[in-house]
Amino acid sequence: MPDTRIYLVSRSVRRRELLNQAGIRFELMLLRSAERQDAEVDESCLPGETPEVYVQRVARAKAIFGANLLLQRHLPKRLLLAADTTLDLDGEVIGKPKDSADAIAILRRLSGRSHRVLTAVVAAMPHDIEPRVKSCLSVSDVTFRALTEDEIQRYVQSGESLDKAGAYGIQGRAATFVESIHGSYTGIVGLPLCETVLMLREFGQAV
Ligand SMILES: Cc1cn([C@H]2C[C@H](O)[C@@H](COP(=O)(O)OP(=O)(O)OP(=O)(O)O)O2)c(=O)[nH]c1=O
Repeated sequence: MPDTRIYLVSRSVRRRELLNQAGIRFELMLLRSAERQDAEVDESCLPGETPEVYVQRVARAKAIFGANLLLQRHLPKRLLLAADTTLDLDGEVIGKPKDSADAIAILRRLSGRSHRVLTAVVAAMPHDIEPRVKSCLSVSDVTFRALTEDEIQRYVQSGESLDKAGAYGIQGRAATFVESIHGSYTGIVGLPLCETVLMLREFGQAV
């Protein structure tokens, strides 16, 4: 049976779980410790960059990083996938909180109003003579009910905030904050499965 796995360039547990949920077989591109230092993609927002431009740039940078690694290591020819998720609050990029105080400040701002969650996904076939790259952008509107100061504090203390864009995880306790969503639930969690499957099929992947 041919090996039809793709490479996932990600440390996100959520993205792994979502690929598993969709039955998409993959192998993680793991970094050796020596590579970790230059492995980090610069995730700071450039002056004047809109959330749309930002999230697509970072997802692309992750894919390029993975492609270089794949070629350097002479790994088998396979499709690779990378993604990035960010929040857009009135045009401002809201990424992962720096610390608990930052998480609290972000959640206070999200309380009682709507924001957008953007996830950019990039698929690439780096081995081709003309490397093929495809990308998609999932945009969802999320509305939070008004949160009390006490529940914001308790939520941040639970530890769920720190590794997530916008300081919350809709798949966790923060589900109780969400009044409505319009868009892609899996996109909000970190990998829009509908769009991802269609993109993989464009590469001829049997998913
Ligand atoms: C809004 C939201 C974000 N998130 C997560 C998805 C992403 O993993 C994270 C945003 O950070 P990202 O930089 O997109 O991803 P990452 O650093 O976790 O992983 P990678 O190695 O692929 O770069 O926030 C949720 O899990 N639930 C949510 O409801």
